[in-house]
Amino acid sequence: MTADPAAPPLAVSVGEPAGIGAEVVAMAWARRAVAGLEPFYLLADPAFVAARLARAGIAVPIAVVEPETAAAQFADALPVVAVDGAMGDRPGRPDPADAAAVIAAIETAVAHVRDGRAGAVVTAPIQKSNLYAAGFAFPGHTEFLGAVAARHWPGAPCDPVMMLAGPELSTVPVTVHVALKDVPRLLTRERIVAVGRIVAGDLARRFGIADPRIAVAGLNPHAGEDGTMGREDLEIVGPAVADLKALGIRASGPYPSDTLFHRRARTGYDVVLGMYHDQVLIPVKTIAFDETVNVTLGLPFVRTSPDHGTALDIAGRGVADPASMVAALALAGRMAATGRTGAPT
Ligand SMILES: NC(=O)C1=CN([C@@H]2O[C@H](COP(=O)(O)OP(=O)(O)OC[C@H]3O[C@@H](n4cnc5c(N)ncnc54)[C@H](O)[C@@H]3O)[C@@H](O)[C@H]2O)C=CC1
Ligand SMILES: NCC(=O)COP(=O)(O)O
Repeated sequence: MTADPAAPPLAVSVGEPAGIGAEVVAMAWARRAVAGLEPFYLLADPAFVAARLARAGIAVPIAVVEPETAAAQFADALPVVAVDGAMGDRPGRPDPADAAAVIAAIETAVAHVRDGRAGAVVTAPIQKSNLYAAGFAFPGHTEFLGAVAARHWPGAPCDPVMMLAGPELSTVPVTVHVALKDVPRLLTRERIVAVGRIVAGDLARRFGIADPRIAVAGLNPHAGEDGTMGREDLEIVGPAVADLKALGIRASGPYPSDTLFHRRARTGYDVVLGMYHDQVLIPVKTIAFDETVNVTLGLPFVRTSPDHGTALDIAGRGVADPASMVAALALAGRMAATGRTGAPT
């Protein structure tokens, strides 16, 4: 893809300072030419970024900039835009004291898109438990971004839906960061239909898949085996699939999920709608952990993220694989370009 020189850069929030976020962003910058990445800047505490890269032995120069000058610096240095608040360089040891700056980085990225200073948001992983300890009231980025978007784009549809997009498999969990025991209670016909509609609309609008085939996974073993192994597939999932079909959406199912992800089955659909997190995140991460991207559908702006988490166990050593961050930056760049031109690239 040829970068549009007039396009605003991508805004990247640094995520959990105790994790690998700053490292994989810097390593992605080092691959900018070979990966054909659009210009981006990192939202973080610059002192923290400098300390972490030095500690990790990552020889990437940084330039502290404003968003407006990031693209001009991008060829020579990793542009860093300072956020309010300090971040500590404590690899593997999250501290709630960093939470305010971590959240500020995410909020600032969205504000920059709203103001036209950035073209899309890319987020490095957050340590959810650490933010919860500091009072963060959202399960993760996905829901938080929905709330921030509703504030910045009043009246616009803001119903965030998580999709894991990989080279061979893309999946969407209908319920996300909830305990397994709560899934049956939270799974409603209406929510499955709402998610299916957003997926169909955004795959067409943002990914150029005009009439996407949506395979819907059942909740229970063997999709309930005619109601003998749980009634949710008969009473909730099946009727939701019927509703989606009635809306003209190419949905099918519910399918037993144990046979939905093998190579031959994957040729039969564009995306799987699953009923809970692990049902659909395990297969995508198993097939392509290093290339899969977490993309939020249903928002008035583009947001992508690597599929992995904070990897506290390897932070500070410069050994993390930046491939998923590279893929997230590349996808955000393509999606932002689609938004500008109306044509998938
Ligand atoms: N978008 C986000 O903000 C996400 C945040 N998380 C959060 O991350 C934290 C840790 O989650 P975990 O389940 O432990 O998953 P994780 O992905 O952080 O780590 C799982 C294993 O994969 C390895 N790993 C992860 N990314 C790697 C990379 N780029 N290169 C090499 N090895 C890598 C780690 O070292 C670890 O052994 C949790 O707080 C979780 O909520 C998890 C996924 C996404
Ligand atoms: N398991 C996916 C994940 O944790 C990403 O969540 P989010 O922070 O992107 O909402």
